[in-house]
Amino acid sequence: MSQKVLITAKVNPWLLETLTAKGFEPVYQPAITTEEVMALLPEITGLIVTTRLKVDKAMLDSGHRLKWIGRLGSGMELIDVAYAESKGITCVSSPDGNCDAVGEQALGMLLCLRNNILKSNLELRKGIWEREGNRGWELNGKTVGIIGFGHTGQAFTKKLQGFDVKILANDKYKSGFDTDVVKQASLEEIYAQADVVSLHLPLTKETHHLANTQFFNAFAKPVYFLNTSRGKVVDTTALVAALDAGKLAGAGLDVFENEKMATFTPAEKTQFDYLLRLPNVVLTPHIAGYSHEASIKMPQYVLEKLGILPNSRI
Ligand SMILES: O=C(O)[C@H](O)COP(=O)(O)O
Repeated sequence: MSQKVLITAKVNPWLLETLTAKGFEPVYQPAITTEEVMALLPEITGLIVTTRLKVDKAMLDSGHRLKWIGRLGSGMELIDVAYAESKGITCVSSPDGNCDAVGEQALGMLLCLRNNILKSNLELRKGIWEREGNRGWELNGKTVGIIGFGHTGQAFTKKLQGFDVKILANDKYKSGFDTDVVKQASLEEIYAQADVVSLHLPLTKETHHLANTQFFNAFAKPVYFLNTSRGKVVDTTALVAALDAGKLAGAGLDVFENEKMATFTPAEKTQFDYLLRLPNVVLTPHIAGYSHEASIKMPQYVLEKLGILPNSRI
């Protein structure tokens, strides 16, 4: 009997074809609900997930034959990995599959902000030809602070090469990564020197609301603030206040505390509408990692880590 792999999100057809070629039976249910997953799970060997669904203890308990979970993406906050592993279920993620896309998006938002591309474009659409009010700032010679030096922090660093910036990176759990390109730094050094700060952190109890009022007040000068990691790492109320007070030069946000617009509370709607009105804020709907290339690299790396495909990187 072929082993069934339940795919719970929209994926590149490459994954379905590859699983079939490797003798698996893909069960493709991109709109599946939690209840439906739990009903199907007893006959499933492999589970492919994104942030669409929470993989908690109850779900894992229904996976009697479940051998592995493949996360198409980086963040593992919705999977109870410790419990899965205690049941002998292997969990793999694929931050290496979408980090280039995220690094490019962080750079794109930064360039967009520093040269008033969004603002001047919106003005032109209204027939306003404004040059002086849109005079930009060069990245050349500036200091970029990177908080979190995992896959996406490193990818952003790579994309910044060629801009002649000084890069300071902070990672609570890493050391010894000083190179000619990047200098390992304390948060205090970043606060004191940065012109740009970019978050590349997973969402954990420790990082929740790490960017709060104290954080925004700590910078010596108004920085451009980028977040392509997780919305809940930022206290949105503090962010809005910092923008309002001119403590930030601008913000590029791909992620938000609540990403389901239909469920916004009145306060969340007010904050979001305020951000939308600011010309020095660029917002995107959590698409930083959503490149066509990532849609193949993520499942490819997941299958490689599970030993279903040979490792293409050695
Ligand atoms: O964690 C990630 O890799 C990205 O945020 C994308 O996750 P998602 O597409 O599963 O929401």
